[in-house]
Amino acid sequence: MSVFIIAEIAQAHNGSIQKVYDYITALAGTGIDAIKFQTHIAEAESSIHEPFRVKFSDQDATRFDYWKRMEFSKEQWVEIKNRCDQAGLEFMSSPFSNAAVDLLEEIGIQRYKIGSGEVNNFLLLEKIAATGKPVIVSSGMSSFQELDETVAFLKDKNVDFSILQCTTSYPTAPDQYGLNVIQELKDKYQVVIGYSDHSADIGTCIAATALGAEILEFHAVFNHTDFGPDATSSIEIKDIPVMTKSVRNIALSRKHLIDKSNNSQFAELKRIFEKSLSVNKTLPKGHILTFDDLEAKKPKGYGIDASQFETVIGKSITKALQKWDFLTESDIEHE
Ligand SMILES: C=C(OP(=O)(O)O)C(=O)O
Repeated sequence: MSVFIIAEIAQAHNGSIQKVYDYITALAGTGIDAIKFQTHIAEAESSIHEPFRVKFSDQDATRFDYWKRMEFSKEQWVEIKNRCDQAGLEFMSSPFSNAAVDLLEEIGIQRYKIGSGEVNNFLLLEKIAATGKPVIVSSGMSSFQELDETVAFLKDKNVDFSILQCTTSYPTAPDQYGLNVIQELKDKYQVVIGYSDHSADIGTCIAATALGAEILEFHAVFNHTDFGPDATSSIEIKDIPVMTKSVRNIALSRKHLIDKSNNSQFAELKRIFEKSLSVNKTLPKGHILTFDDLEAKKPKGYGIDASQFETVIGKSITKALQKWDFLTESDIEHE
């Protein structure tokens, strides 16, 4: 099992193209596979009636104004993608309109991410399906019933898709992570399942990997105090290398399953780590052994196995023993 790791920038750039470039530079070499953006085209996806999710600044009178400020031109998107390519990271972006799909097609996107809010936007799904590219669908506000419909739609269009367990809550509290859903989604849909994180805790993605997630997406930010709606739900860039290293190790460990039903595999180690019975005091010939006379010493094989201590209790010894002598079968009187 390998894990595809996506760092989500979303709106952490706050509309600054220079900030986007800074993020790409900072994320190169952190162990991730892809940088994800969101492609917003205010007129195509929103209206002045859209409510704010969080009104985090007075800079924008409406959420529409905010989306407008988050837009980049086609030339800027081309440059963003070029810089991702140069950094060795896949450029990804979630479209929030069919117009955004057209834009992303023009700049040569490899695959699509469907944000949780677009799961039942079949107009968008139809548009993306027509590109023939793979799709990652998030499920932050979808019940199984809703996902069933999306899955049926994508299957019908022969789309190569995977699903991310996600909770649309910023930041997500531990009792809402829904890590249990990873296996439930695997069992139900039999496709690649991942985890889209808003917990601001590197442990969550590591745990998701241990539970079988094969795609991870988390929000990346320079600092939790940075501007933006997702800053407090994000992972700080300085912490990402530790997380990606753990994720890779856990993913590797999942490929190499240990078979506890095979006992012989431990024989060599047991020779080193296990113990033989000895006596903990000098004892005269004929002494009747009690529990308090016994000790277990390394290595195994020099006396009666320590695991067999009960067989010698109540038995007399055939010769005098010195303190810390191993206790062997010939030292025990057998009637
Ligand atoms: C909102 C998005 O994703 P998620 O629902 O996984 O947070 C996104 O990809 O833009």
